[in-house]
Order: sequence, then structure tokens, then C-alpha cells
Amino acid sequence: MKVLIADGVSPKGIDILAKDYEVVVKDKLPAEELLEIIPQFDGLIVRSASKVTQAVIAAATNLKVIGRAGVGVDNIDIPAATARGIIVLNAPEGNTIAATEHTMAMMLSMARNIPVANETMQKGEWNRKKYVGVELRGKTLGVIGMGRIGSGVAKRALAFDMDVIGYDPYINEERAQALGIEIGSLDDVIAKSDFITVHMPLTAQTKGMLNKDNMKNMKKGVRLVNCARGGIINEADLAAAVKMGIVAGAAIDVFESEPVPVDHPLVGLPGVVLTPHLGASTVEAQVGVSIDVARGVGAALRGEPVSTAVNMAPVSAQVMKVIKPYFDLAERLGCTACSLAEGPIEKIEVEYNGEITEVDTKMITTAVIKGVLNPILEFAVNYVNAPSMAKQRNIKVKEMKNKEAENFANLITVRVTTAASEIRVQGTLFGDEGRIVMINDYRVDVDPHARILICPHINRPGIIGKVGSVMGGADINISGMQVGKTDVSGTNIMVVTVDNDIPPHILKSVIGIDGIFGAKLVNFYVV
Ligand SMILES: NC(=O)C1=CN([C@@H]2O[C@H](COP(=O)(O)OP(=O)(O)OC[C@H]3O[C@@H](n4cnc5c(N)ncnc54)[C@H](O)[C@@H]3O)[C@@H](O)[C@H]2O)C=CC1
Ligand SMILES: O=C(O)CCC(=O)C(=O)O
Repeated sequence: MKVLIADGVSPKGIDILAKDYEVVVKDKLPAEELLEIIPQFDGLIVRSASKVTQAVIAAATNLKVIGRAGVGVDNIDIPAATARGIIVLNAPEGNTIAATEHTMAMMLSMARNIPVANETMQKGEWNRKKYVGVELRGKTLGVIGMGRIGSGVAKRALAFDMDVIGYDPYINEERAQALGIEIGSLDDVIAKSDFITVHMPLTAQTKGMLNKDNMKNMKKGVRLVNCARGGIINEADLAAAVKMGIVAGAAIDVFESEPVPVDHPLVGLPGVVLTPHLGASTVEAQVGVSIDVARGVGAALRGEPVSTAVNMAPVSAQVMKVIKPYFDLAERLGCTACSLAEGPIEKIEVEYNGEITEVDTKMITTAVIKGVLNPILEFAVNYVNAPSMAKQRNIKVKEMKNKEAENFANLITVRVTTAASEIRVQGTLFGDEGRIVMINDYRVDVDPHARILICPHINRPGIIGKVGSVMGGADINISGMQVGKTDVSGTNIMVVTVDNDIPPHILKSVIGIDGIFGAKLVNFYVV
């Protein structure tokens, strides 16, 4: 598989991907060239410069994953990617400190006129009177958006003896208390703050959130910081407010359109400090996001779920650690149940027993759906599109949990119902090794990795030998064989591990053996 890196990222991540994939690195790839070459690639990595538009996604016929080496995914058309089953993931933590420190640096630079003082001094001037600044101590800082970066800024501002008031409709009082700050409404933040800094994504709700209408309610001489996304503070309104003296200073790292044109309204305004989207530009952050995004893209290309995917159900890193070993098993249980089922699938039920019931198992259920649908659909089913593909096909999906586990510490039961049959396949993990432990009423111990033939049969001598003869006659090597551990009303099940595919006419011959009730081949479709 091939991965395109369209914007400059640290070589550390490139090295990780290059071990398994062909990696093509193009820094500052023009939009037309991206559109032209994207059909060749399975994975794409961008920073903020490349725009992954609907047109790029439509042209990306092989693309499975888009990785953003950073936080903001506003340069990627996520609905278009999701509709195509393309995983979009980011690297949300690697640049948090860089952006947090940049915000503090911008606030201090603006408060103490450092950029302009430096600029004039470089020109030979010595202007001590002109550049008298203000202190942070004792001032109120309004933080809008109290996520990773907003919280980090609040923490640092407290160390500068500032009073911090935060606004974030999605955080609770407990979190605010833990941060040791006051939480207020947007109006409170606007009215009370001497400095206001924004730290949220650019969305329909946050676009233009600070504008001429609420700037007039700010304290005269307020100073504004935007190291999040261009457009959260309306740029034209900000420039006008600076000119009118309502806003004494602005420190802006991100812009509505980047790179900014030379005639941008904020360029050249006194009191305004500008940087060209440098929030994440530290050596440490670039190494961090490069490694994180490479690991995410690698996992997605291997068909594994990714904790930083933004168009899949979110899973915390902690939960991911617990549930990750189950994904492969869950997918193989789904694949086995699908292979045994007769007719169109109506319902998939997944029941969890034991310790696993304590965590969010939605992703494991998605893995089961992926395993059930992959053998029957041409279109690759993945963690992004599996639930919607089941819905499209009117397949009901039900998840059940029962803390009690009888014989195993953890047990996953997959039931697939069709008009003609109900198939039950159960599996557990022994250490990290997945095993199928029940097929319908038969107790087995199957390693679900090789190609297996499953044949229920009358429990009498001679039948296993006949299956062996049919296989041998067709030059199909049997590398493993087991029968169920218990007889069920005079019947049992044999699970034959075969090295080669079994053509339909040979399967027919097996079914024709007296005493055999059926023969189903399970070709595991797990990536
Ligand atoms: N300048 C740069 O180079 C960088 C910019 N960023 C940007 O910084 C921003 C924040 O990043 P993180 O803290 O990592 O994200 P985060 O996801 O941890 O935090 C975002 C916060 O915004 C809040 N939020 C969402 N809608 C809101 C609304 N309408 N009003 C108030 N709060 C709202 C969320 O509840 C969340 O707590 C993002 O836009 C990101 O793209 C991040 C890294 C570098
Ligand atoms: O990639 C970059 O340098 C920008 C980082 C950024 O804006 C983000 O992570 O949201």
C-alpha cells in the first residue's frame, strides 16, 4: 500500500510508515497535483496547508485513511470522507504544549510590546517611553474553549496570578473546579475579561463568535488572542475595534485565509502581534504529531480501529487498551457466524460476559459487524462504515451485557439470525490469543486464523475418514482437525483446518457424505 505525505512532517513518523508501506513525501503539494495523484494512494497525511476537499475525496478511489498531523481537521471534508468509508484521524495531543506555550508567548509579547520594541531596536532606535506595557498579574483572562489547550493556558495564567474565567458549554462544573477557575457564560467572559483567548475548533457555532456586536460589550482596552482557528474572531470587526481603541491589542496566529494577503486588515495595525500559524511549530510537537499520525495511519491501513479517528465512535486511550485485543477475535466470530448462516441476515446480536462488560464495547460490536458483512459485500467494510452498512441492509444490531461469566473470564457471543437459521458463535481470549469456544451447541477450541471447514455430523465411526479422503482426493492439505468436546444428541461438529481453498464441487462432495449435515468453509476476511 502507498501513503502520500502532502505537507512537511517530521521524518520520525515517515520512518515508522516506511517500514510497511511505500511512502511518497511531497511538501507543499499544489491542489491540482494532489487531485491528479491521489488515486494511487491508500493513505494520505496532511497538516493544515493541504485542503482535502470533496473533489479530492471523490478522486481518491483507493484511499482508506486521511491522517492530520495536528488537531484541527477543518481542512478535511469529513462528511465526504465518511460517506466513502474513509477513516479520518488526527494527532490531537502531540502539539498541545506547543500551542499552549505559543498562546502564553503571544499574550506576553502583546502585553509588553516585544515584537515592535525589537523591530525598532533592530533599526537602531532606543524607545523606552513608547513601549510601556501592562502586567498579566491581577488581570482577568477569559478562556473560551476549555479543552486541552484552553485548560493548559488557564493553568499557566493562574501561575501568573491572573484571575481566570472560562466558557465552554461542554465542560461540567467539576472539571472547572479541578482547574481552579470560575466558569461563566460567554457574556460573563466578554464583560469581565482584560484578556480573552479562544481555544475551540472552527464550527458553524464558533465562526465569528467574537464580533462587532459583542466587542462593544468588552472592557475598553481588552486584548484578544487567537491561536486556535482563523475566523473565530471576525478579522474585519477586530481590525475596526483596534482602530477605534475598543481593543488595545490582538495576538493572532491563525487566519480566515492562509497565507494572509499583504493587504490583510490586521497587518501593520499598532498593538497587533501576528505569527504565521506557528502554534504547533516546535521541534517537539512536530516529532510528536508525526509519530502519532503515522501510528494511526498504519493501524487504519492494517484494518485496526484507531483511538484518534474523528469519524468513528470516540474511544479513550484507556478503554482502547482494554478492548483492543478483542477486535480481531470479534471480527473472526462475526465472519464465522456469517459463513455458517443461511439466507439474508436479519439480526446480529452481540453479548458480552465477564470483565469486558465494564468498558464501552461499541467498537467491539462494530468489529463483529465488520466481520459479518465483509464476506458478503464487495465494498470494503471498515470501522467507519460498518454500522451504517448494517442499517442500509436493514440488519438490526443489538448489544447485550451480562457481568456474570460461567466458564471464561470474558466471553463474546455472536448470534446471527436469518429467516432460516440462528447461528451462535462464542469466543474468548486466552491471554492475547483468540479462540472460538462454542459453535451453536458444540464446545470446541478453534484457533480462528487459518481457513476452516465446519461440518456438523452424526457421531459415529468412519465419517471423519471419509472427509479426509475427499480432501486428499482433491489435493487439499488438512493441517488440523478437531471434533467437538461433547456429543450433542448423537451429533458432533468437526472443524478441519485446510491449507487451500475448497472449490464448490468438493464442498458438495463433503455434504454428500452419509452422516454429514452440512459443510461450510470459513475464509477469514479479516484484513
Ligand atoms: N495554532 C496552531 O498551530 C494550533 C491550533 N490548534 C487549534 O486549537 C483549538 C483547540 O485545540 P484543543 O484544545 O487541542 O482541542 P480540544 O478538542 O481539546 O478542545 C476544544 C474545546 O472547545 C470546546 N468547544 C467546542 N465548541 C465550543 C463553543 N461553541 N464554545 C466554547 N467552547 C467550545 C470543546 O468543548 C472543547 O473543550 C483547535 O481549533 C485546534 O485546531 C491546535 C494546535 C495547534
Ligand atoms: O500543522 C500545523 O502546523 C498546524 C497545527 C494546527 O493548527 C492544529 O493542530 O490544529
